[in-house]
Amino acid sequence: MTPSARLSAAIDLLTAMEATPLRPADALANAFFRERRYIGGGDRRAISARVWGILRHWRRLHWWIENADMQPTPRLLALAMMALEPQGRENPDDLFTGERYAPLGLTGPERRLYDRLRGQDLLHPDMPRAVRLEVPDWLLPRLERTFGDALEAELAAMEGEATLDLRVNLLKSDRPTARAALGTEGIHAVETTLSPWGLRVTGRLPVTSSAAFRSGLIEIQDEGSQLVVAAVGARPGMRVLDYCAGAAGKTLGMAMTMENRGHIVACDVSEPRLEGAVRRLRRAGVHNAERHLLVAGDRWARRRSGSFDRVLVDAPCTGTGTWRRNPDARLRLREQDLLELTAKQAEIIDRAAALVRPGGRMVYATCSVLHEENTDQITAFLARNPDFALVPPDSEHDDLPPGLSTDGQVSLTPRQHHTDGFFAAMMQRKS
Ligand SMILES: C[S@@+](CC[C@H](N)C(=O)[O-])C[C@H]1O[C@@H](n2cnc3c(N)ncnc32)[C@H](O)[C@@H]1O
Repeated sequence: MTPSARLSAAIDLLTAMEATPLRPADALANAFFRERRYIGGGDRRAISARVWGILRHWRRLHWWIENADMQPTPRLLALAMMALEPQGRENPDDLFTGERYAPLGLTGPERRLYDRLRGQDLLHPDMPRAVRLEVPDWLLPRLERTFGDALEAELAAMEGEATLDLRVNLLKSDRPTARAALGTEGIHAVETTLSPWGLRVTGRLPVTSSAAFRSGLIEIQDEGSQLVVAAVGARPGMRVLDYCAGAAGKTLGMAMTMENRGHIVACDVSEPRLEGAVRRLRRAGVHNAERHLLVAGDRWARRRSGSFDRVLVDAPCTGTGTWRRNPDARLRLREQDLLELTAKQAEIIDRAAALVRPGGRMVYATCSVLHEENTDQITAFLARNPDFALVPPDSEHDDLPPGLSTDGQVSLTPRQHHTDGFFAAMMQRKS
């Protein structure tokens, strides 16, 4: 594809995104490229990079365009990004050519917009704080409460690109061996500093087509997510429950620390998600896991009340900790979503708590940074359930690096830990 055809495709993709604002951008992009199989890998990456660059600065670009008394459109957003881009290497006249497969040439008002914006800093002192920080207005006070004076630095880190992390599957390999195996396939990685099983890939190579991945030596899993597994401390012979297992990302990690001994149950209310676990469990060589679909009035759960040594609640959440991966998620998030999610989290944690045996432990985790979903949720749970208490970490019961948790709670952020944003609270049932 020519550079202008790539630009044209990026504008088409942004138009498709605007038409379905509630659909996650990555799902939409996958569908967009599936319908256009003629777009090759390199072109796809270039188109996505442009679109994701625009999504990362969505509110700022809107502000600039509206400030020029124009109505933001995908075409204007692409043009404004070109003008405001710090490197500013593209000349719009080379791209908006009107030739075959290229966007139409610039109109007079568009050219004036470009000239007005060119060389300006993306951030303007007159921008409202929520625009400057690229967050919805309603969310700003909540983020201020979470991060206080560190808000701007934390959000800046959440604007960066996410790393590609792998968890080495100790059921089949060890860190040096898996790293060497990847190296022979040209995939270079360094050991993560916090997770004892992690590798961080340097570069963007297709890990999922490597032999190391296909044979189950590694799983793709953010280091923060690995640390949630570490917080559970599932050990060989235990009875372990992954209450919101999804496609078993953390079940796989816990089966690994259990050395495939004992029993682990992966539960979820979503059948398709649990279905997605089958292949992953097989590839990882996990033999001690069972899947269970939770349904209303679940008798299965009632019969197992008070019977698990470890229960992980990886609760559905706003995903504010994963904005590096999904910059569009911050734009889609509504206050109503947060209210519904916090109510659901409280219900789930209560249900899951009933399954913990006396003396057993429960870990509540989210990939959110908001206090409402994290510490507030735990404070309210402990007030409702005085038989539970937060427990400090100790190497006998978990695999966390020393000093990572405070009062039985771990809060990870991209700025401080170079992971996705994660929260985990470790609690013990007294009686
Ligand atoms: C954060 S995701 C889990 C991710 C998964 N643990 C992993 O590591 O890949 C939250 C999961 O909670 C599930 N969920 C939603 N409502 C639930 C409920 N009432 N009970 C149990 N699981 C629920 C969702 O289907 C979703 O798979």
